[in-house]
Amino acid sequence: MTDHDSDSAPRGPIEHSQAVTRAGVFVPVLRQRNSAAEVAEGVKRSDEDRLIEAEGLAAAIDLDIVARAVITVSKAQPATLFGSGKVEEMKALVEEQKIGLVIVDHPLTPVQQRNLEKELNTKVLDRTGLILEIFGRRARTKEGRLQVELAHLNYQRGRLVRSWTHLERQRGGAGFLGGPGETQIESDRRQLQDKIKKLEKELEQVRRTRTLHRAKRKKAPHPVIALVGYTNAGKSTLFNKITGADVLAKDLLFATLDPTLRRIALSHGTEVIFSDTVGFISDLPTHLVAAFRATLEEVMEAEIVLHVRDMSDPDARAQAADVEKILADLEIDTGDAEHVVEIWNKIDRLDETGRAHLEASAASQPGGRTVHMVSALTGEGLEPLLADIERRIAGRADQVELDIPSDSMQLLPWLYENSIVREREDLEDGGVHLVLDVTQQARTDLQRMGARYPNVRMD
Ligand SMILES: Nc1nc2c(ncn2[C@@H]2O[C@H](COP(=O)(O)OP(=O)(O)OP(=O)(O)O)[C@@H](O)[C@H]2O)c(=O)[nH]1
Repeated sequence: MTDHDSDSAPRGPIEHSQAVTRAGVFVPVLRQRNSAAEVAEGVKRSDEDRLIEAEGLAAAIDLDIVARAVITVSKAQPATLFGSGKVEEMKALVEEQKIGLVIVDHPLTPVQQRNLEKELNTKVLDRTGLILEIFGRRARTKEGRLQVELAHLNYQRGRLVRSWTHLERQRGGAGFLGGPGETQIESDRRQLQDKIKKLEKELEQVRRTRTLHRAKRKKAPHPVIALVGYTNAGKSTLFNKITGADVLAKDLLFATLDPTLRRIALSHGTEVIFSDTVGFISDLPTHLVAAFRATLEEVMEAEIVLHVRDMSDPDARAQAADVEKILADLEIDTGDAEHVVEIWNKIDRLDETGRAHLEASAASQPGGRTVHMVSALTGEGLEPLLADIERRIAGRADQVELDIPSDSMQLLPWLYENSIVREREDLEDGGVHLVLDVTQQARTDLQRMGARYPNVRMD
């Protein structure tokens, strides 16, 4: 499948033409939001970091960025966000550079967006609009596409309701579609509403199927290891390296939108399922988080969560804070050192001083948090990581020993399906001796089945 699945992608605010759009990226800085102290502590991004990230986002949909600027906003204007002087400057730049799309890395109200479009005489997208646009191009599975389309419609609905009220008044409330007295906006809103309902139904169906698959998988004893992290942290690269899969790993933001699952056997035979998920990003609009909640269920139910971080990014700390916030929304306790493991990735990019610095801080993590320093690219550090995962999982399973006489061999397929067979000894009398790792559930099931297999002995 190609990366640009524009036929099936939901229709976004930008026309999907072959020509690359010339774009300007503007980062408004509302002075009261970013105190110098917060930036210095690495909790808030610096203005330049925000600009670099916004450009990265814009590049994710192949825009040709011909202008970039951080714009100080001392007082947010309800009509245009920026003050009139700034808007004039932007307008000059748009004309001079023949800019076809202006990206404002900040939420814009529908009114602000429309006014800016009028003043600048070009298309304007805010951060949410841009992220939706990227998501629309990246979603590959049916569920992913439906989720994005739904988020898009909800976004449009918000704009429609508020921004069209004045049009409604201009038209004197006369309706040309629908029943008597119905206004254009009501009919548009209703159409959107119908579409949303239809999509929700479709999505529900797709999810039911997936839940069934998951329920089936849950019966199997394979624990799920979920990779999470800020967009571009290297999750897919790590996933590919570990599982030998060929998931799209590119310097593209949100290259992975749909969860990808793959089963592998660790070195002592423990089978686990690795799950690669959508990358997180700061200021992810809430309805997008909600849209992806179902996808993130894999993460919520995972045995171990690997938080992958790009430690070569100067913004690594603020990114980690963003990811932890989203994990907290998903009710994942990042303070639980047994459950969440930090993967400090891209160490191949660091010089000796950088590495030494990281090693020191890895050793002094609060709450006994485990850190693995790795390079998903070169494979460095992966062996200890996998050994750690295996140790954690083995530590959680119960081990049982079974003596199965030859008259009870019908039990064997069930055991292979529902437990991890650690050792098997074929006995001379035709029976077998097994050492198994079982989950609590499998142990209970086994005890219940005991009546049918009275000759099986369990220790
Ligand atoms: N030098 C170096 N580059 C890496 C490493 N891991 C990943 N990369 C690069 O970082 C970029 C992003 O990697 P991905 O694996 O696509 O990142 P991701 O976290 O899956 O990204 P999203 O899909 O946006 O969430 C790619 O260009 C990778 O080649 C690493 O250990 N070292």
